[in-house]
Amino acid sequence: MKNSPIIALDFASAGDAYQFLTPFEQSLFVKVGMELYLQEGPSIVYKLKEMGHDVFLDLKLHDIPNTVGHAMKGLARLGADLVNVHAAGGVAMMIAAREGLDAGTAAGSKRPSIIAVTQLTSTSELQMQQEQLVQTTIDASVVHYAELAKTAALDGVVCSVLEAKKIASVCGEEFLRVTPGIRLAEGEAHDQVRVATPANARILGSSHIVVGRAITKANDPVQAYETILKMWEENA
Ligand SMILES: O=C(O)c1cc(=O)[nH]c(=O)n1[C@@H]1O[C@H](COP(=O)(O)O)[C@@H](O)[C@H]1O
Repeated sequence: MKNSPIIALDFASAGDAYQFLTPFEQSLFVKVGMELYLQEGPSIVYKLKEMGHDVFLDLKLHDIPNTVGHAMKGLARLGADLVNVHAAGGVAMMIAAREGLDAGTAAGSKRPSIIAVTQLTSTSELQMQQEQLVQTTIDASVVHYAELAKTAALDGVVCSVLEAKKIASVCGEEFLRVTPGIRLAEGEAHDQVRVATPANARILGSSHIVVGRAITKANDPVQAYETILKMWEENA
């Protein structure tokens, strides 16, 4: 799995995604989320893999263990490099997800890595406390979810940059900290709350960054990607 910034292909159709990718000359790490996948289905994953890109299939599964386990068994056949679930589904659900992936991965192939979403980067501490009735800090909640994901033998979590270092110290350096909510200093936060720059992400312990609109909505997406890649690599 590459370590370059993961570009969120949050587009309404495969045509829009391919048009966006055309000026890029290198092989990328891209993310297919629910917007694109629910329109295009498995073919978008096959095509992006054929084009030579690494694929994070971000469907954030969250259901009873039996359902998620069987869904993951099917998803394993698509060839994505990374998939995810919501940690709030619980340890039994996360174990079922990982076992489903194991069962669906063809002999001799590598099973996709699997990570758990902790608290969404669009969630603030106050919102978490008032809406989820979680009476702790957001850091404590995120680290707790990371420990549950580790207990279920997942490969890591999705978290914000702000919790990445603590998770590395509790769960180990090899435990993935995939961090969305990335903004260039002068950029807008949009609907994100827990945000950071690519440079701070590296300094504060992210293992991977996910970047959508700062690249996809830029006037020159290739240049925006190169700028973010440089900020990410320079601070390694
Ligand atoms: O799982 C994710 O990728 C994810 C988790 C999370 O907590 N926050 C979050 O923003 N994401 C995804 O990361 C991407 C961020 O997009 P931008 O805010 O445009 O950079 C979107 O595709 C989100 O679906």
